[in-house]
Amino acid sequence: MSEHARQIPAVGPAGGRSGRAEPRRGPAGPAVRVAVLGARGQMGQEAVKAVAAAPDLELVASLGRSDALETLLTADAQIVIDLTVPDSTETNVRFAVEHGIHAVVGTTGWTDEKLQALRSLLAEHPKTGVLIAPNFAVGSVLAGRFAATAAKYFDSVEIIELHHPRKVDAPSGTALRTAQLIAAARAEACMPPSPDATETALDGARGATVAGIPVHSVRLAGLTAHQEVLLGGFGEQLTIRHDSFTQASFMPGVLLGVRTVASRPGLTIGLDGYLDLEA
Ligand SMILES: NC(=O)C1=CN([C@@H]2O[C@H](COP(=O)(O)OP(=O)(O)OC[C@H]3O[C@@H](n4cnc5c(N)ncnc54)[C@H](OP(=O)(O)O)[C@@H]3O)[C@@H](O)[C@H]2O)C=CC1
Ligand SMILES: O=C(O)C1=N[C@H](C(=O)O)C[C@H](O)C1
Repeated sequence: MSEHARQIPAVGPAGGRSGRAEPRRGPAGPAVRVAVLGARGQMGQEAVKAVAAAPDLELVASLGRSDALETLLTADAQIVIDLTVPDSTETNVRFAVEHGIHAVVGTTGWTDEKLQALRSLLAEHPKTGVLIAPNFAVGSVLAGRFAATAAKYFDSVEIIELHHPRKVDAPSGTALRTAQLIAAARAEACMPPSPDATETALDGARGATVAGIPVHSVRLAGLTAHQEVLLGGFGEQLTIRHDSFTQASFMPGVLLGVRTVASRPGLTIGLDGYLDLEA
């Protein structure tokens, strides 16, 4: 299966490798066979529900930390949704690509080096698609776009991301992506990073610097996933804020990813690439 991506909507012989007698049928043909990795996590549980409720999709496997990736093969999965942890996502996605399984990835932790290695692997599997989406919420994707558009009109830009205290990484993947988009927009406009004359007496007092943009991470009980981009200019401030109040807010984006990834071979970063957005 290495050089052939799993064809969609065809599902192979009846029952596939899973031994099912009757493959589920969606409104427009056989349902697409989807597996969820990290299925018992906050996001994974929502994804399991969303896939199970979608008439055109069939949930064929729900894997946790101790389950073998080979289960994806016995379940004959065509698409895997990875919602695990930064330490495991690269291994999971590489396994999927090597077996022609398309991947929709929400997990954070994809460094430039890991992305480059994945691009090289995908070059050997040219029919397989991978979406890595730092944030599946449509409002968050739009907020990132708006921030990048606004960035060149203001002297100062800082990002505050606020999350639930169980989050294992900082800064958030969304904040990293937003900072990169803002920095690229400012570089294109030949603008310097935010001006700052402050000398800090304590490390971290000004947050972390990502592509020249200060990023501050808050972890607070009661929160879900939130971000503010503060843009400061002469006598004015623009604040672009997005709030996800529940993990369910990410599911329309996850399903869009699942329904689109097979038609987009190679690596796509950001759900923006799948949305019909004005330039
Ligand atoms: N792109 C987006 O829109 C969003 C992305 N995220 C990201 O998604 C990831 C998951 O978030 P969240 O659900 O909140 O985290 P959780 O900690 O709730 O869930 C992570 C799950 O991954 C499981 N896991 C760990 N290692 C493996 C492995 N090797 N194989 C399979 N499963 C594994 C864990 O199992 P166990 O319970 O046994 O430890 C756990 O159930 C994070 O990186 C987060 O930042 C979150 C929200 C939105
Ligand atoms: O861990 C989370 O909760 C989230 N993780 C993603 C990130 O790091 O940006 C997306 C969203 O912010 C929720």
